[in-house]
Amino acid sequence: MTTLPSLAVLGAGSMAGAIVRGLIASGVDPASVAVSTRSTASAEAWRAEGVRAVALEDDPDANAAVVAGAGLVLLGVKPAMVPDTLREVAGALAPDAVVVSVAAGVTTATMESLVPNPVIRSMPNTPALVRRAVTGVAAGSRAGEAELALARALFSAVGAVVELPEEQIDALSAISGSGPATIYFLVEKLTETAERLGFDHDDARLLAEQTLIGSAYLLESTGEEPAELRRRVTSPKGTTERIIAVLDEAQLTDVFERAAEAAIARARELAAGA
Ligand SMILES: NC(=O)C1=CN([C@@H]2O[C@H](COP(=O)(O)OP(=O)(O)OC[C@H]3O[C@@H](n4cnc5c(N)ncnc54)[C@H](OP(=O)(O)O)[C@@H]3O)[C@@H](O)[C@H]2O)C=CC1
Ligand SMILES: O=C(O)[C@@H]1CCC=N1
Repeated sequence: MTTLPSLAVLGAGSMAGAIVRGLIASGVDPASVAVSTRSTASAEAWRAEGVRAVALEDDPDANAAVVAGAGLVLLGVKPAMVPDTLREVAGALAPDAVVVSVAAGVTTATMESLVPNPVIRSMPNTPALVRRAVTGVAAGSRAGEAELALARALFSAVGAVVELPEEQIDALSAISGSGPATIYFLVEKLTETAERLGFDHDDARLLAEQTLIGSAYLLESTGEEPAELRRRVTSPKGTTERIIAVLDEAQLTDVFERAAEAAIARARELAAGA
């Protein structure tokens, strides 16, 4: 397995923070990671976990300070902040440091126009926190097999990795980057349904959440197709058959496709700096 070089993380919130915590859970030494944050409070929280952290509130050069000496730089700021953040660090990056962005929309071409380094665009998801992410990885024009291997090593420490051409990364983002939100939304809706059927909130949550978790474990542990596991629940002339018939009328694939197209359109807006 490729050993990770020293890691700098520019912006460590929900997404990059989940990756850092997942890496630490995988055995990475927190002291080998340096993060920058906007606020002092966030930097203090990281320091309490043993991570080196500098806040822009305390040091306006925090981003340049944390990339000094790093071999791998994870860019975890919001898409609109990527250009300014790269400009801030361009002069401080080691020439062979690999820059890996998690930002939605922002292209490798944009990043390559701002720093001379090899860049890789990725789209992870928040289950990285518990090392169960799935991450899409696309190489920029300066990134070769060695740089891709580094990105694979980074993300495979926190879950599964899919390599893909950059043209597909917005679509992957619509399915798996945003996917946890889709799944939690379904759990919320199933919980609300249970409440309408007379359960109090706690029981409604328990029914919805444990059904999701148990079903996910079953899917993983049996390796069966979801359609087969569904068939095993759906007794001929039984009750589930009626549920599936109603859900089928809702044309959920069309609904999910429309939702994904909306996300892809937004990614294109973000790419254009909107
Ligand atoms: N959330 C998700 O599920 C996913 C997000 N992404 C991508 O991850 C990126 C970050 O999103 P998310 O984690 O949700 O956002 P958050 O707001 O949770 O995190 C942003 C982080 O950036 C820090 N920050 C803000 N300004 C600066 C700056 N100028 N320099 C350095 N750090 C800064 C913030 O500091 P402070 O903590 O002090 O506020 C915070 O730690 C986005 O580009 C998004 O597209 C990709 C996949 C999934
Ligand atoms: O909502 C967003 O823009 C980011 C990218 C994928 C998940 N969260």
